[in-house]
Amino acid sequence: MTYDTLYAHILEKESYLCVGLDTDIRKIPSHLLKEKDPIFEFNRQIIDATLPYCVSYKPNIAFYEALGAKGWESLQKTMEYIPKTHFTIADAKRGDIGNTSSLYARTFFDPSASGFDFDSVTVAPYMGSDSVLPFLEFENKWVILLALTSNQGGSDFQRLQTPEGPLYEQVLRTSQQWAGADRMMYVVGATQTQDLAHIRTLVPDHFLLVPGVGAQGGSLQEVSRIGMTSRCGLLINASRSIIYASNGQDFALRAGEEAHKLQQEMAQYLQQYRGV
Ligand SMILES: O=C(O)c1cc(=O)[nH]c(=O)n1[C@@H]1O[C@H](COP(=O)(O)O)[C@@H](O)[C@H]1O
Repeated sequence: MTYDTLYAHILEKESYLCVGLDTDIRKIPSHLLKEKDPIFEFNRQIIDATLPYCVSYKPNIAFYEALGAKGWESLQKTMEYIPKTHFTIADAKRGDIGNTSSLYARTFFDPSASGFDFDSVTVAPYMGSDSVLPFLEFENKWVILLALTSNQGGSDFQRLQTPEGPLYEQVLRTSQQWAGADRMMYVVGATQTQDLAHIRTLVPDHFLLVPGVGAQGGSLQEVSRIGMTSRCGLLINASRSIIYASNGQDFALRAGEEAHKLQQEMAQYLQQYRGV
């Protein structure tokens, strides 16, 4: 999916919501456990309920890998179920020597090899250019590079001072030599709003994937006020606060309601902050 298409979907839906499919077999409603594929059944109903309110889905690969071959199968079926109108993110946080990264890239981007055809994958920048470039060899596919993550431990390395500023700033500067705003996004946690204005000066046009709203306590309004560009430039992820809004028979209905609430707020912020 191109930048323009993603932006068009954001305007059409009045939403920049990404629903995180962090589907944990230990947390889904017990009545689903009798299904042949409980994980897929859960995702299918969550997707049906949230589709009108979001522009993106982000399955976190850990939740599927942890179940072995069956988990990969549930992920495959989920990906086939998500309509092409929605931007898909393989949250895998990959990155290795070039030779190995090219196989990770095939895993998520080459349907003839793996069956998967994600729009993007999250990548850790730590191993540098040759660990990231193989993901960019696939046309129209995106790298979402970890910059300043939402967790406390993110400060252990990302905020370490270098002569040119904190390490995460170096990630933002150097990686712009690898790809532009049409192929690269950055992860900035919703818990990091104190640095968001500064981050915007370094990457004024890029989309930011912002997780940490909801269960981690980040503020949707603050992120939107500080981080929104004239073409939105934000994908805001919420996982647990949507998909586990209820663990009863009404789980999908409640997930839809949570997503709708966020979408309504987003519609207002798109009016209020875009182009400010
Ligand atoms: O790359 C991510 O998506 C990510 C980066 C980050 O800094 N913080 C973060 O929480 N995430 C992911 O975003 C999701 C957040 O989930 P909730 O806290 O349940 O909304 C999880 O899948 C995390 O793995």
